[in-house]
Amino acid sequence: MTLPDTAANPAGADRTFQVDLRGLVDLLSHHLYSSPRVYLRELMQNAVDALTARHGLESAAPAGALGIRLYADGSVVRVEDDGVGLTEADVHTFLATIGRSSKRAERIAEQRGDFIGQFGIGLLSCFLVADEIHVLSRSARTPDAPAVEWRGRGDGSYTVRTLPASARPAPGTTVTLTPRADAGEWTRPAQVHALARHFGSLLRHPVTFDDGTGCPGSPGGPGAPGGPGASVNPEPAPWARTYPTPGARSRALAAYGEEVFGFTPLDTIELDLPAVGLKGIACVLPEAVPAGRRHGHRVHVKGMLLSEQAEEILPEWAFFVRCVVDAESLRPTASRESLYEDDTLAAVREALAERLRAWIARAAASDPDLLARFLQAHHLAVKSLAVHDEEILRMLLPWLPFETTDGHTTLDEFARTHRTVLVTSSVEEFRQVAAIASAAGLGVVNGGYTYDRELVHRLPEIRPEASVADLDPATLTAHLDPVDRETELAAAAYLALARDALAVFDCDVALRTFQPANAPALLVDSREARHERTRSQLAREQEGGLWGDILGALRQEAPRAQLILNQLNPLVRAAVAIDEPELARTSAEALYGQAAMLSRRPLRPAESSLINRSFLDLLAHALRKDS
Ligand SMILES: Nc1ncnc2c1ncn2[C@@H]1O[C@H](COP(=O)(O)OP(=O)(O)OP(=O)(O)O)[C@@H](O)[C@H]1O
Repeated sequence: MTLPDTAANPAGADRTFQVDLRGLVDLLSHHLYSSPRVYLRELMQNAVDALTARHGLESAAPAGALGIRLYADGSVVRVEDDGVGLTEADVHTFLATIGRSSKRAERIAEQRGDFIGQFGIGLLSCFLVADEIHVLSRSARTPDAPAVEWRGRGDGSYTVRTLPASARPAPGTTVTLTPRADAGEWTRPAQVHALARHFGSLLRHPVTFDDGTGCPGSPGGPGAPGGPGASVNPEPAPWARTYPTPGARSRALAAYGEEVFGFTPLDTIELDLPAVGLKGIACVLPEAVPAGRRHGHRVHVKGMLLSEQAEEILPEWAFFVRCVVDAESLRPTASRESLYEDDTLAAVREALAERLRAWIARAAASDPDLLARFLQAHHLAVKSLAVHDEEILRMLLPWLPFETTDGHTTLDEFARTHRTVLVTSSVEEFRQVAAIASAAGLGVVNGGYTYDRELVHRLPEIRPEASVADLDPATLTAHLDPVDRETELAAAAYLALARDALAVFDCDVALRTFQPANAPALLVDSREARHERTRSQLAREQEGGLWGDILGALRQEAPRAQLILNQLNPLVRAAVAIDEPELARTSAEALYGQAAMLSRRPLRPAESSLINRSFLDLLAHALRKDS
């Protein structure tokens, strides 16, 4: 934008930015604040900061003597405090200058940590619900200064005038909003009361609410606004109260967790980090939460609720708890809805994580019932934790459940019955081999789920007598009994035919005896082998081209799949004796198809059509035989 040269603005002279307040308010409402309701939080927060500043000034003032009074009667919303107040000069410097904050000023820089605000924009949130902000203030720092009145309007204009001291006899500030017609949802008395309780229930200064009806109402839910002077925060935070017994304390904390989060915690962990003035509770969820549907934590700063969805205060693995904490020295971002990522926050996160670890350690050492209930709900979270945390691994690995050939069991128990613990690298491989491996006396753990294989391999770190090995198809095949020479020779022709029929799938065919006898065939095939074969096939198809060269260069000796026919199975015995080549071929294809389906891996199109074809051929054969 170019301003015309005038006498007041000669060419080359420094000029001052103009601010389009409407544009700024629009920006705040759409991009910074989650809802217009935050106007009340900002007003209450300014009142709290003003009270903090006044206590700094008059340290002798009794804690409960100065407070905050809210009023909403449907036509105005008023927030009045007994805080430090403002002089006329303060009003010009701080209220009327966007982005300027007394809480950042040089002389009190060392105190900045005492205040919630710091950015100098919070008051603008009032324009989300009103066109005009009216402030009447009297300074406690300069007691003989007159009262000052400021009217700021959404179009960017404002007026200031001084009034006789009698207009506001005591120090403090009153902010009055006349809500716009479209803001009724956020400014009706019941809503203001509900919002005040929502944001301010843990504030340490007395806060009252008056709906102007003159009758003392119950300070209950949104439908029942309080009468004159109903307390918004009648009791201190539950962790700051005293209780007759430790049991009464833990019941009260659990009840608070339930009230705040809506679930009965499996256990409630008290949090206390004196270095940052943090207190609160972590509620252990009674059920697992899918990682993608995680809920954040409730974070209060100096009592004021900043965020209900803060995720930053705990590491990702801690998704089995939800916390409500109140901290003195965490820094909110400008939106107040999340926390500033600084060293303090990192230290808080680490210290809280430590607290959760200690809780797990205590449960493992002295409360097996609690541990069992905890692991039943959260073993996945614990597994993710144990992978990176030596201590948790040592404490909990023996207790964690795994899917094994003996069913769902703990590793400790499994290792006691199997000298060598075999582990598969995919769920699919486990499904393929489980029945046969257990019949062959092998102990196999399904290592296909996230973290499981890695964790099983770490078992010898805590149980040195246990040995762990990967189970590959070759290991399993080696455990199946070969057939005698005579049987092998008798089946040679059939096996050759079957190998030929299945060559398109890069599949070898062997004859063995294994239990259970009712399993006709086993298809052993690892995922890596399948990928390797797909790559080789692509390289063959692209022969000569750029991709063919690249894929060819990557090609390794592909491990072949193996169809192992079970000599103990009557169907297989009958099949190897078929002397009709076409039927023998079809039977080999059908056995392959059935074994592929049993492996529960997705079938390739060629395999589906093979199953289809062999089924129809067998049907046709059966019908021909009958007719
Ligand atoms: N109730 C009050 N009592 C005394 N001073 C106040 C009050 N409300 C606002 N002020 C003054 O107005 C300034 C601007 O307030 P505003 O809410 O816009 O920003 P802030 O609180 O400083 O920072 P933030 O944007 O982080 O909230 C404050 O720094 C303070 O000096």
